[in-house]
Amino acid sequence: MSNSAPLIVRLLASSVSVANRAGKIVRDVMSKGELGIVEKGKDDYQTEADRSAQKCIIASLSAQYPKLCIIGEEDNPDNETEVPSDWLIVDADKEVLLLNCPDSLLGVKEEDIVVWVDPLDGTAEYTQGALMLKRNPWERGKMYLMHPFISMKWYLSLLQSNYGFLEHVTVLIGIAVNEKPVAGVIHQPYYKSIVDGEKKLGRTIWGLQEAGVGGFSSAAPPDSLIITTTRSHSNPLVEKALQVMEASQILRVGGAGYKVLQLLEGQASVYVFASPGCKKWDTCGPEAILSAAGGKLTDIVGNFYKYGASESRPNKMGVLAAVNDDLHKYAISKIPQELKEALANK
Ligand SMILES: Nc1ncnc2c1ncn2[C@@H]1O[C@H](COP(=O)(O)O)[C@@H](OP(=O)(O)O)[C@H]1O
Ligand SMILES: [Mg+2]
Repeated sequence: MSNSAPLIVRLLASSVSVANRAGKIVRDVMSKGELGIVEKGKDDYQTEADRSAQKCIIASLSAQYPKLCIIGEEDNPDNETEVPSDWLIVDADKEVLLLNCPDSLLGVKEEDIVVWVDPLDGTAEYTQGALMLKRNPWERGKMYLMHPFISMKWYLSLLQSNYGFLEHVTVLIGIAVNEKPVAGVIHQPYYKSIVDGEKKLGRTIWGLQEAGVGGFSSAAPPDSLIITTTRSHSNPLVEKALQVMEASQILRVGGAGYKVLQLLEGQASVYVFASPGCKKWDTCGPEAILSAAGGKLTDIVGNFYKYGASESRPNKMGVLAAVNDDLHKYAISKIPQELKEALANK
């Protein structure tokens, strides 16, 4: 790796390579078919893929940058067993290494950085996607009966989609300096494309403040207001916030990373989630990329979240993100006072 690049640029380039490897782990666990689902709390699950991908990311980054503070979603990803050597990634993305580091980040030291890791964003969609990969209807039925949290309504909607919701799954790495997200990675393990005539699975999107974004084709926002929101964690507050936006369309998809991707690619213009379930690892990486692309991510009142190591993990006041300042202002202006108070009192 080029050691001459500034620390933030090197760390982002390493994060891109590590996220690619973590994405392969996520696919491999799915192919083996043993997801090892553990219930962490209400509507909150963890799989073998979450645990292994986090081990790969933390072990790889901390081996190269030992003074970093790295905070991952999974508290206890089994520190007893050794990390397989092919999970220890030392490569760095060559295109990212060439980025111009903004002056304000040139002097940053490892001790100044907090890295927030969500090894598998969209766990609900991942576990439901597993059902769809079972081609044999008998196997699929058996898996449905054994699944801990899938309702008949969801199962039927899954049968109607041809690939489940695996495209919603992402690996997220966010890099914060002075409590602010400055760089990030969203890796999408199940994104399908054709490269040089060959089918390719997976892509990695990145962004660095004042330097740029890459890994996707950006597109202008839709002409009418299209909102993206949760498909698996809705509640009356979330629905109230959606109702007041007067949107032409509401997309219900999984994962904070995927929703921000929809903003970046012009499929939606605003992401609204008026509920406390999202955490700092869900938003740090996506926020960094979105703001590097000219967008904005805050709570539903319009305040930025802080990403220092001692900050509480939950994004208590929800998430409101938009592709530009005007749409962000519009969405904030629509949130009624009672809703803000209801969330503050939760
Ligand atoms: N009520 C809730 N309980 C637990 N996690 C929640 C939640 N609401 C949102 N989240 C988390 O926020 C992320 C985005 O949620 P959603 O897909 O509903 O928009 C998901 O991350 P994970 O999939 O990494 O756990 C999800 O678990
Ligand atoms: Mg998440």
